[in-house]
Amino acid sequence: MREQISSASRVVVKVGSSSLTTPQGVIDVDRVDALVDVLAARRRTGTQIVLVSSGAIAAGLGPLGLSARPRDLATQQAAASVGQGVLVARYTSSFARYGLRVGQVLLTADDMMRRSHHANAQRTLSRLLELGIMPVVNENDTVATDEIRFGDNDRLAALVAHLIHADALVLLSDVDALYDGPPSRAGSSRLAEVRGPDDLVGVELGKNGAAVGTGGMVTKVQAARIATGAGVPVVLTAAAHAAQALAGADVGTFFHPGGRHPGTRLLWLAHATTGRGRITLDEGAVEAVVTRRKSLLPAGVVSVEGDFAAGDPVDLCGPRGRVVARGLVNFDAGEIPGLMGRSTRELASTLGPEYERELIHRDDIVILESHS
Ligand SMILES: Nc1ncnc2c1ncn2[C@@H]1O[C@H](COP(=O)(O)OP(=O)(O)O)[C@@H](O)[C@H]1O
Ligand SMILES: N[C@@H](CCC(=O)OP(=O)(O)O)C(=O)O
Repeated sequence: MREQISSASRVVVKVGSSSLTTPQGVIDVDRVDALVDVLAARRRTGTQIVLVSSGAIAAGLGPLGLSARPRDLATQQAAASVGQGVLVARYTSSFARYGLRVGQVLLTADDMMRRSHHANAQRTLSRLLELGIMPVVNENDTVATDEIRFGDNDRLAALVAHLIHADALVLLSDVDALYDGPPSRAGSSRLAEVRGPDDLVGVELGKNGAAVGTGGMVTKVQAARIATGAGVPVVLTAAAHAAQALAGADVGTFFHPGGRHPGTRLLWLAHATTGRGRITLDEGAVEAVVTRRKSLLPAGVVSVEGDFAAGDPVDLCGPRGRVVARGLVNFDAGEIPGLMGRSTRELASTLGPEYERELIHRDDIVILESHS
């Protein structure tokens, strides 16, 4: 199965902040060069690689005179603004040693969901790869607010892997594998492979990562779930083992791919976002949406909560409040009370033909796992 990594012709490699920067908040040039050596060698074999690199915030700390990762979003964004430039400059000169050119791609969570942005990101990344450029992706930290932020690049990397139809995802961190408990605890042992959710039962995942990282193991395992759920195999290991991981050696943790290939937007909806509001459905609408996979019509809605706009993700709940699905809604929250419980035909005849549309189209609904 590890051959899936060694034979992959398109690979997404994600590297965490702690593997690129020093605790003093500056770039560790030797470690960046060592990673670039490995990626350039793989590139020479004809493999296309997209690098998803964290480290903007961490690399901005030193230049801003900060001794630790700031807590407030605005200062984090300022650090990211300074650090991203430094980071990409470093990659540019490091890849130039091999005659390779770098293209910076900054993405937000929204770019992964909204149809037009999503198609744009896909087109740009494909063109960069065709041109032989090494795309270096990061979250667009300076514009992402708390609610719409991924906050970690692990899940972003999984969505990028799906977006560009990658054959493999390699997650590089400061820890050499997933362990069944905190790696610092005596007796914790490495998981060489994960075949499915059952293999993760009882595994303790630390939320907090290294001082400069975010998300810890939780977001890495979520990322592995997103990618494998989209049919992409994943290896998680330390940046120092990148060469062996790419060669298919028995290092780190290998996550076996599943067979499904849902659209990236729906993957994003299911795993990487939270609803901006809640729409409660009657039993008939739950049955239609969850069991028969129909669109949600205003007639089946009994209440609405939250302040969302058309296009936002919202949670769909059954009559007893259980969340059963999530979808991208076609109306603003304020419009829905006037539409609830009414048939689309009646709405069209009283309010106009533009009201004949569904509240949420079935292509924009994802059934949450426990109900599928
Ligand atoms: N079960 C576990 N197995 C491996 N590492 C774990 C586990 N639980 C928590 N961790 C911690 O997660 C950290 C990696 O997360 P993070 O610092 O966010 O990485 P990165 O900056 O590379 O994205 C490791 O340093 C490790 O101590
Ligand atoms: N966009 C942020 C990424 C933060 C992040 O995901 O960090 P990490 O857990 O080190 O991968 C940055 O560049 O600092």
